[in-house]
Amino acid sequence: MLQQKIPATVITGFLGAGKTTMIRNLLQNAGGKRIALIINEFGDLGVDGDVLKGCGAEACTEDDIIELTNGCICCTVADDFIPTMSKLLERENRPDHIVIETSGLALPQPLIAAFNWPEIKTQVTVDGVITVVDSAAVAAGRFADDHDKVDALRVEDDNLDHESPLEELFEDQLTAADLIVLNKTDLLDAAGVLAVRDEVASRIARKPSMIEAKNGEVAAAVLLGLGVGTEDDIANRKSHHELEHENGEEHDHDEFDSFVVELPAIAEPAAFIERLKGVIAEHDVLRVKGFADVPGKPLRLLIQAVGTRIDNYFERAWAAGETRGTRLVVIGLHDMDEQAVRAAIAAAV
Ligand SMILES: Nc1nc2c(ncn2[C@@H]2O[C@H](COP(=O)(O)OP(=O)(O)OP(=O)(O)O)[C@@H](O)[C@H]2O)c(=O)[nH]1
Repeated sequence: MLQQKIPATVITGFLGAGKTTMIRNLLQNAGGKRIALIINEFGDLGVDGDVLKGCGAEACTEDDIIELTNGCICCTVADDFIPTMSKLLERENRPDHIVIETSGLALPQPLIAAFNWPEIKTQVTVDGVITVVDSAAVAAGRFADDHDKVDALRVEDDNLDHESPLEELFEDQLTAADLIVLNKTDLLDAAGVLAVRDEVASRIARKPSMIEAKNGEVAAAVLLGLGVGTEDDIANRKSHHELEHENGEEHDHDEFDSFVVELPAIAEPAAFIERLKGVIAEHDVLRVKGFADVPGKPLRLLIQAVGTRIDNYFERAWAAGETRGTRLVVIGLHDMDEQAVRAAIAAAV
């Protein structure tokens, strides 16, 4: 019997844009669809997986959530993604839809190209690529702020053929999009949102639709069912890297670095968060996420920093057999001084 191809939606966007938040909302409003979720995270604490498993949505049970943790999905397509998809497709109870969350540092292009591999192409099609944008970060010039610095470096170093790594990745993720979600509009006024729209549009030659959102609240019917078949159009969405290295050099993530900090219990979370903000600003840390043990509290404290904007809330009870502890993933550019950041965060406790 000829089976219909399963649609797969790829959700991408820079670190902290709101991908996990949007997917959580989607799972809770999936309208009876059974969704399998593949999550890829940079940094090895599995925070996104935890957040999504904890959402208890019927559309996607814990068994339907698969975490790919061996690095960014764009670099582990053959070793990780293809075998995972093959296994998923062999299941008796196949999902109605597959949702893939890339890491915030992943290039979507190699992942989408993988849908043209014979063993995948016959069974799955890319319903659409959705790129989530942190509108507040764009408005703050996060992806455009160091032209001068990069130009100066380029003069010094002939081998430097990149724009700023943030800017390049931001544009590559936009270039891959069938739909762009301008998220975090709650942090801007109407004129600010319009300016972000213009800025985003100016970064890409293609003109995918753009919608605005707060807390990733977008109807499932808008996100799922785009019906594009993006794998057939991937040649028109080349990344900077592909354009520069048509001879097929490997892409890597040398420009970014991540490490995990283990800390003692945090007795005064508010003061810790305030001091953490200072550390992030001083060392230009891009993203911090993880959880903290607050003495006397039955729940663990989730900490989410995107630049110096830090959210924290008591998320869930420590599970039976789980050791209480404080662990944070820190992500920054590769020239971030790891030892200094570790010391400063430890001193902030
Ligand atoms: N103010 C505001 N905060 C948001 C919005 N959407 C998400 N956030 C917060 O932004 C932080 C990052 O959100 P995530 O959904 O984890 O972002 P992500 O894109 O999955 O992050 P990575 O997986 O690290 O790339 C969290 O603290 C969210 O609560 C929004 O629309 N407005």
